[in-house]
Amino acid sequence: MSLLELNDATIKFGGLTAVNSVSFALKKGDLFGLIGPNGAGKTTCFNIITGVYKPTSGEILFEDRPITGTPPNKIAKLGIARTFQNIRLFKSLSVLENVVVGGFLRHHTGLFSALAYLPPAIAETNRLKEEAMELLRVVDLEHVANVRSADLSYGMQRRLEIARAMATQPKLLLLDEPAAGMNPMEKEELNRMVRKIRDEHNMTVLLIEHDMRFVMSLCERIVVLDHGEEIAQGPPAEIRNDPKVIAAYLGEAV
Ligand SMILES: Nc1ncnc2c1ncn2[C@@H]1O[C@H](COP(=O)(O)OP(=O)(O)OP(=O)(O)O)[C@@H](O)[C@H]1O
Repeated sequence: MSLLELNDATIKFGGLTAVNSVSFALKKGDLFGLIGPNGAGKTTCFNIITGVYKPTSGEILFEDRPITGTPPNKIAKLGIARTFQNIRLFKSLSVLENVVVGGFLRHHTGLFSALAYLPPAIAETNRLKEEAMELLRVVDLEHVANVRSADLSYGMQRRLEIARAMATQPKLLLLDEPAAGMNPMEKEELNRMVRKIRDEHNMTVLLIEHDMRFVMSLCERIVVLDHGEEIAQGPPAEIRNDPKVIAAYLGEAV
């Protein structure tokens, strides 16, 4: 059984076909990469999967059920969470609060009653805070839990976005360029974190990334897009030697 399946997913914006008949499938526990040059259609695929855009044609299945055209909030509840290419944190909230807000998405208590400290919300808020601290440990940010998120380094903000997405307890985590702006040491650390998220938190990961060393060392399968078309799919060893991929994207074998 596939966790996620795209079958001939296509989306057109006016005259531009941003994603053209793309098909791939993730099994539970996969670490799956989506790569390709700028404008290849990678983020648009994320937007189709998460319900931001409805594909012009084709089908998206999650746990074998069609989710094509389902609104983003419902898709989040089904168990798909994402981070964004441009970091979207609540800048004036603390690191811990950012993750707690993520947790509220899957709880009954309204965010308003929680922020207003209404009695039924207090117990739940405390529980969410504990869970959030656990997640901050996973991304190595527990020591800055009370710092304003805007004051974190870029690499730390990226890791915080991952923790916030994890707070919804998704089955599938979509990471849009998680290593962007990180130095080599931070990237190595991120590599270990993503593996841990898969191995210890049982999440399946689909990520977009331009850093080929990072993708090739982390992902077990990779799909390559170019101008909205899928040009290759396979394990890293095959992808890095695929002549079509080298011509379109890599320039030379990596
Ligand atoms: N809402 C939209 N309206 C019109 N065109 C769009 C829209 N969203 C994306 N596109 C176009 O679709 C194409 C694919 O864009 P997309 O952002 O998916 O590429 P990408 O592979 O993620 O690129 P990058 O690596 O630069 O982030 C681009 O030509 C882009 O301009």
